[in-house]
Amino acid sequence: MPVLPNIKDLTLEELEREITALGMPKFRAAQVIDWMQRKGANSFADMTNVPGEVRERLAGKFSPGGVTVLDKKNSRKQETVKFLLELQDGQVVESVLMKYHYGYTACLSTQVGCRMGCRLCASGLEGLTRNLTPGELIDQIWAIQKASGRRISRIVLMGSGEPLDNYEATVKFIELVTASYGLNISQRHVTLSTCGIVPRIYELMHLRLAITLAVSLHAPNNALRNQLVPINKVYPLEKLLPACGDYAEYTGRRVSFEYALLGGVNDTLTHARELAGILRGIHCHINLIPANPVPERGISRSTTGDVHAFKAVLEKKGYRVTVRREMGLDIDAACGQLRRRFAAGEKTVTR
Ligand SMILES: C[S@@+](CC[C@H](N)C(=O)[O-])C[C@H]1O[C@@H](n2cnc3c(N)ncnc32)[C@H](O)[C@@H]1O
Ligand code: SF4
Repeated sequence: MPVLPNIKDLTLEELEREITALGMPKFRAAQVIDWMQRKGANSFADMTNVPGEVRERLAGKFSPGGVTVLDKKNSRKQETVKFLLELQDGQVVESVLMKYHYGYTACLSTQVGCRMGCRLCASGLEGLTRNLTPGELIDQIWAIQKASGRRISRIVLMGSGEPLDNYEATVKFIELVTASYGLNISQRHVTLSTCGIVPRIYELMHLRLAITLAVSLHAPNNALRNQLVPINKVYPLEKLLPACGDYAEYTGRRVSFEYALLGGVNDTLTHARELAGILRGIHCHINLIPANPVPERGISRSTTGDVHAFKAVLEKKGYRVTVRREMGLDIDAACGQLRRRFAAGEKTVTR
């Protein structure tokens, strides 16, 4: 049976239109959205202050949404929990809960799979299955909050999928998650990570959102980036970097460059100097990520010494650099790995 549209996909305005079209008073929309977005209800029956007739009519047209936690893996190292979530049509995605000193962050998936085929990433190994809807991103947050008892205050779109390849849903999700009638998360607490789809970066720029744009660079020249991030053949560095500079200038928001350090591939001092050269003049921050090994991709991580030497070169050139904390190698931390093991029928252990 086809799944009805998720009611959590709708903004307040859209829900008001739906509700009046069904012949019901407009004010019911605010009540319904409060249950769905702010309280995370996954059943119309939960809406106790909404008349039965309204609930029945909505149930005929919409699904209340919701995802099922299939598995949950706690990292032994820090408070990082990886969730394997089943969507209403049976597709499976991963989301991660991370604890930082400033609160809890959820790392969400924007697509089932990905069609970008980056060499370091397990998400794209089988290509794209489908886009997620805005409501399915909201559902991921609620599943994590309910399963962990933690309140999420920051969002990073760094799970499986390329957010700018699912542009409309991603932008609508940002509208919903930051809405005062919803989870009311500040735009400043949302980070969108992209492999670099240049026309979409410009489209996003014109929305002038206060979110952080993170760009997955991973290489300081086209020859290497073509191998690691194939979209570079379409939008090479001479297009991508000016777009990042324009984005930072237009929005007044510093761009964050993600650079995964892959042992023996992109982590020499020469690479670091080259990187410092190409980013000159861009208002940015550099985030170094010790790569999570993906055996299927032949990816291994740089040594701690190489990571620190790389960082030191960039800092000496005046860049602000952080090394992203390791996400728990014991929980198949690289994006898409837990899902792949699940799909392959490997037994996962809930700790
Ligand atoms: C999975 S992607 C999702 C967001 C978006 N598609 C992108 O590429 O930025 C999030 C980040 O994880 C990085 N990543 C993927 N596989 C990795 C690995 N094995 N080790 C470290 N980082 C990895 C990506 O390159 C990207 O910077
Ligand atoms: S790194 Fe991002 S864009 Fe590349 S395959 Fe993975 S999810 Fe897709």
